[in-house]
Amino acid sequence: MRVERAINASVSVRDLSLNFGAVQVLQALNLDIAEGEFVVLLGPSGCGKSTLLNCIAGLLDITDGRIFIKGRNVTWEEPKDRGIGMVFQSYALYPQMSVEKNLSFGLRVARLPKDEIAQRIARAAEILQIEQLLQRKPAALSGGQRQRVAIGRALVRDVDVFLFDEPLSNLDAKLRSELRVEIKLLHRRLQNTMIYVTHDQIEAMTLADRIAVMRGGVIQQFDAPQAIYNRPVNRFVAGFLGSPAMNFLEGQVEKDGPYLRFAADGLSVPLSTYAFADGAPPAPGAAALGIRPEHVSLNSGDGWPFSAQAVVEVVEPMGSDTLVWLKLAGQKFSVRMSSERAPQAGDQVTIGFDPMRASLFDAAGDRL
Ligand SMILES: Nc1ncnc2c1ncn2[C@@H]1O[C@H](COP(=O)(O)OP(=O)(O)OP(=O)(O)O)[C@@H](O)[C@H]1O
Repeated sequence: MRVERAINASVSVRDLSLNFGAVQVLQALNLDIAEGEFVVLLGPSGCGKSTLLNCIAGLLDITDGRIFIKGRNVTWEEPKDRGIGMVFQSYALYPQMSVEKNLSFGLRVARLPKDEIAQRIARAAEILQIEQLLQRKPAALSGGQRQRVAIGRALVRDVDVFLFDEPLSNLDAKLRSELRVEIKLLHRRLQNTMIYVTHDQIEAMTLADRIAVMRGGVIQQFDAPQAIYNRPVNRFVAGFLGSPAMNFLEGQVEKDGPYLRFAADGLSVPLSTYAFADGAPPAPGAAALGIRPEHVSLNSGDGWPFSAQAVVEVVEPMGSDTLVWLKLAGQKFSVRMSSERAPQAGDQVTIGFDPMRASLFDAAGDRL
């Protein structure tokens, strides 16, 4: 028998397609995840993230393609034989069993020796700080504690790869941020490969070594959080990451002698040709200039490669920061700034930004 191996990857997905009847949910998808990497699958509801995770877990029969875990073709293997542990949003604990029994259930089924089971439970309980809860039933636990037990159940199985499907989305905001930090610490301690599904961009940015941004069953960009934030490949990715969302000014790229500029209704932004060093400068035509609200300065003096006058329409205090809304070239535009220096509605202000920090997208929405 020929053994197919994917090189140097902990999890490899090759040309994966999955249809539900006539609906194509995943289309010839490829993904290579390195050993020990924390990868987040991020995207809007219905984009296929959970479906992809379930395919890797073996919970769905795929339509086409192959899946490798630790170099082994597991495409047609049972979930239990794949070396994965899965944590769901809904905890999926046995309500009639104590925490200890919940943790040991799979190990008892697999007929592991008693002392080995006890050791593994003790270690997981210590890591997750649930030692005092081992004799309780799930009904007597808080949501956060239940999710710890659910993570513990994956932990005791000593798996190669952890799969998380929106594990924190049933918890309140405070608990969510606490457990987020704990999952990060858990990854640092265990150094296992982890694949984590969420639609929460903060979770994605804070947890991931790399984020795969998905839309309509297709991975749009797979890169480090900062790279996705700074150099989004298209308008969808640019708009999905960052809060508040990136500003998009509709206009066109024009020639200005030997230079290029972005023009929109009385506005002219010089475009440095350095920015296009990795490709040819764009041809003149319809385009959108994307600039993040936090990369715009307000009333902070001269010296900006681009500056313009505007009148403040709405001011939204957000605590330490304030969001200022105004119109630029007749289009909605937001600036995020320190609350101490925030203007008031009706004030005339000067905004400035460095076009090198902006992103330029063509009419199809792709990055130029
Ligand atoms: N059993 C099924 N039969 C038919 N269509 C399905 C089935 N399961 C999922 N789908 C469809 O597949 C698409 C992807 O679903 P999936 O659950 O993977 O999305 P998701 O990105 O995880 O979204 P969410 O964040 O809402 O869970 C959706 O359009 C969904 O309606």
